[in-house]
Amino acid sequence: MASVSATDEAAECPAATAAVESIVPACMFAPDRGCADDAAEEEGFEDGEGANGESADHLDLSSKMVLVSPTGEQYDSLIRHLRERIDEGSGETIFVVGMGSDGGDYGLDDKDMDASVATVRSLCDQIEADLILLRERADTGGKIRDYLIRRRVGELDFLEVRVAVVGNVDAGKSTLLGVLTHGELDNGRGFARQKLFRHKHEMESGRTSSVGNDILGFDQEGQVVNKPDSHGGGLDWTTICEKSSKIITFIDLAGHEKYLKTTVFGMTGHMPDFCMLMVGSNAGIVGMTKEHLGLALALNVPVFVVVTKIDMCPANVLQETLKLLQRLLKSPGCRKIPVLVQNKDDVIVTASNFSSERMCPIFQISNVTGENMDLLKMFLNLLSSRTTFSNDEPAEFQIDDTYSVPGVGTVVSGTTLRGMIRLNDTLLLGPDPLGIFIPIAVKSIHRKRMPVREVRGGQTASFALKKIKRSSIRKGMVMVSPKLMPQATWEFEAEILVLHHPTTISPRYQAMVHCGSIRQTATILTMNKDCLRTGDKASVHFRFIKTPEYMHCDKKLVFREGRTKAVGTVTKLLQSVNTLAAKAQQAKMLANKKPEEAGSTARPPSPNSAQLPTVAEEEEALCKDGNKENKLKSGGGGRRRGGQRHRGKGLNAATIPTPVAAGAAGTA
Ligand SMILES: Nc1nc2c(ncn2[C@@H]2O[C@H](COP(=O)(O)OP(=O)(O)OP(=O)(O)O)[C@@H](O)[C@H]2O)c(=O)[nH]1
Repeated sequence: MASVSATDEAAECPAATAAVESIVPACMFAPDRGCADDAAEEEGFEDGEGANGESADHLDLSSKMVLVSPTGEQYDSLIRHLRERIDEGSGETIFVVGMGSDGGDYGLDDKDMDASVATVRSLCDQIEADLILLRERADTGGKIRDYLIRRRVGELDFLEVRVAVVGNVDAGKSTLLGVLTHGELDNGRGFARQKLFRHKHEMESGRTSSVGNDILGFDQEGQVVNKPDSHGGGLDWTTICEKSSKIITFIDLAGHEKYLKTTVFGMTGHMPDFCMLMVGSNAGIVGMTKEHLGLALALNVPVFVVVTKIDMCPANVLQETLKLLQRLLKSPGCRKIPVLVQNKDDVIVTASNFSSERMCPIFQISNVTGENMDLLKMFLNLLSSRTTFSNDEPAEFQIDDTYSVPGVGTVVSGTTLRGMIRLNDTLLLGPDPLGIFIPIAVKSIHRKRMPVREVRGGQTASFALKKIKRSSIRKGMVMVSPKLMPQATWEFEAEILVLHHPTTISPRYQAMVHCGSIRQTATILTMNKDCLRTGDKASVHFRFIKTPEYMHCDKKLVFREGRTKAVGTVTKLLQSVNTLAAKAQQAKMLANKKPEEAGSTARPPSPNSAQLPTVAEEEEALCKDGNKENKLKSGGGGRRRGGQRHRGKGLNAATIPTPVAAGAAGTA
């Protein structure tokens, strides 16, 4: 069935299309990925660049002819700008040839286009980047071309983008990931998803229950690297990583309500750059769709929507789903600009403006016929990580999983939040229940199951650790450079906004706090209001009930119990575990280490350092982890007390932030 080209809703809101078109300015560089929220600011010019495209250093780069034969100064300035754009775009940017911002007509004749492209190629060589043609179009003055410029990475390196996959049960999440990562279409009866399930009960029920990771690699030409399995086995991640210049890691989150805790953990702890919200076209906006969308909005993660099963959906039902979807996205609680993606042009425009967080591309696909899959792949290839990291900062790594791998020992996986971590570095691991951090050496490092010598900010990795039992490590712990002199915190203050609660929240209420990979019940000690209802904002004083945690101000948090949900930002750390005893013990442990171990300087890797878990071992560890999670749950004394007290009957299914809510969440 053909995808729908326009809906009544789109016609109702021409502003959506107009905004999209006006977002592409007459500027050589594609719009800034960090566009501000306000429509007035959506011109997309770079910092320091005027609306006419004139650069801050007053060299005129605004003419479309500047690339034909730039002066030496112009050339240097172009390199500088290109470098800046690539840094801002986490290693890549979209570059438009044939469009000026000086008011002249667009397009170049063949000769000028060739000369301009030669200049861009030489600029790319200077900064060691690849030039990939995305599209060519014609305008009054001739041709216009859009290029993707991507920094070259070393053989063992690749750009990394994390995409959380959410949506209701049966929306086709696992199936789409199976189709994308294994390169084979589905049969409509669960064929493609079989390759992704991690637990036996998932195979039997057809439902995802844990946080799963799948990778999709793109090479320098923007082609998918993953190839169909010849014998139906797992993917060879190492080969994919070696051949890829960009890897999309999908964080596959469960759709069923009973796994919402895991889904929230995936959204906070796995640090997604983007969120892919899946909607089954025949089922429409049901169940957890709004809940998941609300969560992504609350955490400021840009969302794109994939409507599946268009092969089996009657045209009128598909129309209705798209209409409701667009209405929901445009509602005051979301304030998004929905854009139906129907061709490559739409992909380029939406991908270049996506991080502005207002635009919400909608894809309509079939996992069975493969319709529009090429557009979705092209879009994924154009996504860039939203955060840039500096390698000079002291290292910080947050743990989101632990494994015990035979022959290797304890392995922790998680995300490097900043700095660099190298093989054999000694970091401080903690906090333990007493708030103490212990020195620990990194025995080996894996990135996407591939042995590496170092990892940088923004990269996920797993470390094999020396002399430590898995049981003494829990999710939410960190490994940080000793330079940070970490302290654990029992109590903190946060500005929160209640997205949904059936009655009222008052002091002594307990619920689960998700903050990064921290997931622990906390009690409200005090707040600056008597009680809180849906839509209320307050400054709240929390205390963890089991162990102190390593926290930061300004971190986003989700506070939830059942369908009660609040979001907020940590504003103050109150009761740090900074007792003399804890400090003395840490100092003693550091002193006992050899001097070179106490720092975080690199040492040559040992030949045996790369012994990391095999795929099978990791999968086994993941299964075990699922069991462990259940144990933790039952052991979490008092976790549900507050919630039970407040649990109301007949709660409405999902909730979306109220107008007040969304605004506050966006600016919190
Ligand atoms: N006809 C058709 N069937 C599809 C399509 N996508 C998925 N399906 C089928 O829909 C069913 C559900 O797909 P899943 O991928 O398991 O759904 P899910 O969203 O991952 O579900 P949970 O893991 O429970 O959250 C499977 O039988 C798929 O074969 C599609 O595009 N067309």
